[in-house]
Amino acid sequence: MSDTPELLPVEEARARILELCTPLPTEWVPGDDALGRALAQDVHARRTLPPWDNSAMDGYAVRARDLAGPLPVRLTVGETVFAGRRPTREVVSGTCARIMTGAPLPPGADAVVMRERTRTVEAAPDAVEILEAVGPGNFIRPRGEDAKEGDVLLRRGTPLGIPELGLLWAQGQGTVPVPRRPRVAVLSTGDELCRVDEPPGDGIVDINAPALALAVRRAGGVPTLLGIARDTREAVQEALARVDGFDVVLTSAGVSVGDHDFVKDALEALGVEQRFWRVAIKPGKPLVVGQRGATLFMGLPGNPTSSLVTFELFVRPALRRLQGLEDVEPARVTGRLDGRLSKAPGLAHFVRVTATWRAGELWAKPLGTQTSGALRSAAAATHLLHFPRETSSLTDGSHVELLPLSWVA
Ligand SMILES: Nc1nc2c(c(=O)[nH]1)N[C@H]1C(S)=C(S)[C@@H](COP(=O)(O)OP(=O)(O)OC[C@H]3O[C@@H](n4cnc5c(N)ncnc54)[C@H](O)[C@@H]3O)O[C@H]1N2
Ligand code: MOO
Ligand SMILES: [Mg+2]
Repeated sequence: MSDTPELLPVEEARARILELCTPLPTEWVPGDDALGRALAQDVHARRTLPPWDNSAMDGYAVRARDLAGPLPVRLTVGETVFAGRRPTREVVSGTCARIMTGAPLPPGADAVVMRERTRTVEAAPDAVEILEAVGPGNFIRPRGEDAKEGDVLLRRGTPLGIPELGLLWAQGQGTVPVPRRPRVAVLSTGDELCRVDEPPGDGIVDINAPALALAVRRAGGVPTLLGIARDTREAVQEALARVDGFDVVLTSAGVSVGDHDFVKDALEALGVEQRFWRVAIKPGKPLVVGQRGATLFMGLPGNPTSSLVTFELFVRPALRRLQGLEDVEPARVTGRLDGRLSKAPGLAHFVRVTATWRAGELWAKPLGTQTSGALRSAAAATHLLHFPRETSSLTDGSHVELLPLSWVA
């Protein structure tokens, strides 16, 4: 039995957050700004592609029946057809056309023989000897094999990778309908914090806001830094009152049970409905999530690694869902533990590891200091190892679930 039964399991916390996220309104953007985003509507083919039967090889366009007799077969070469030109003559029995890759197939021809399977004839410069028999359709790319006008080419929700954009460009479609990018406000809280361009004295440099802003951008959102709010109820409330027009508001720190942890109070005072507080994970336990109108508020814990890990586990999936992507769960791969781990039951741990391939398996080695304030192990990590909530030890070589990190270079 867990000693912390009131804490939400990580999967349930993520599911509750995703329930609050629906795709944002559609905008039309140039293809290169659509990379990694999801299509907001089905796209139908406007063109049949390829537009005509064409050659897949440099060679000779032939009538397959002409090659039925003993080899080699000598054929008279009519014309040469290049990509970008149209054939002008029919290929009749006993003749062929030289043809280049991508050139339209001349009428009468029903197959292509690649050049390497032919031989020129010195005594007969207008002829070619075909060295192999081929069937109809050989090395022909038929009209419409990639798209037929009216086909659903790509469905709504499809993530736009590079070939997907190629498909759209091939259709002559230069702009693409996608949900607009989420606008994300990022606020740091804490009396001890200063900006990186200020002399720190014995203060702490605000890492979270600039780091979260980069993570937001990498996840497809548009970050706006709201600066640093001091640790008073009024200051936090005042900073959070300026968030009209944002889809998501991220704060860091001030969400635990300390005397100066005011984020939850400030959210309540501003009419934000709290959806949950505290998840059964380490790092990242004190995460608080709320909603007001269409704006999602996520109060991340102050420790820099906790804020980055909660970003990976909860914020990134939310930002991706707002962008219309359907498959937003963090990626997972199976690996083997290189070493041993133990902990008390009650919290799932997300352990910073470096994972490397050895003998066909991904071996995960836990990094040094794993406290939530330590960033060096976050910097060296390639994956988070999921050490399940109720498990208290993992032996050397155990099969483990690994989450590839989006923050690695
Ligand atoms: N009695 C308890 N104490 C704590 C608990 C608990 O359950 N009971 N939870 C611990 C956990 S877990 C975490 S995580 C932290 C979360 O604390 P807060 O979110 O309230 O954050 P702060 O207390 O304000 O700061 C924590 C730590 O992080 C540093 N920090 C904050 N903001 C930044 C920033 N922008 N850049 C760099 N570093 C930052 C801050 O200086 C503190 O060192 O609470 C535990 N306590
Ligand atoms: O959850 Mo806290 O992030 O463990 O230190
Ligand atoms: Mg605190």
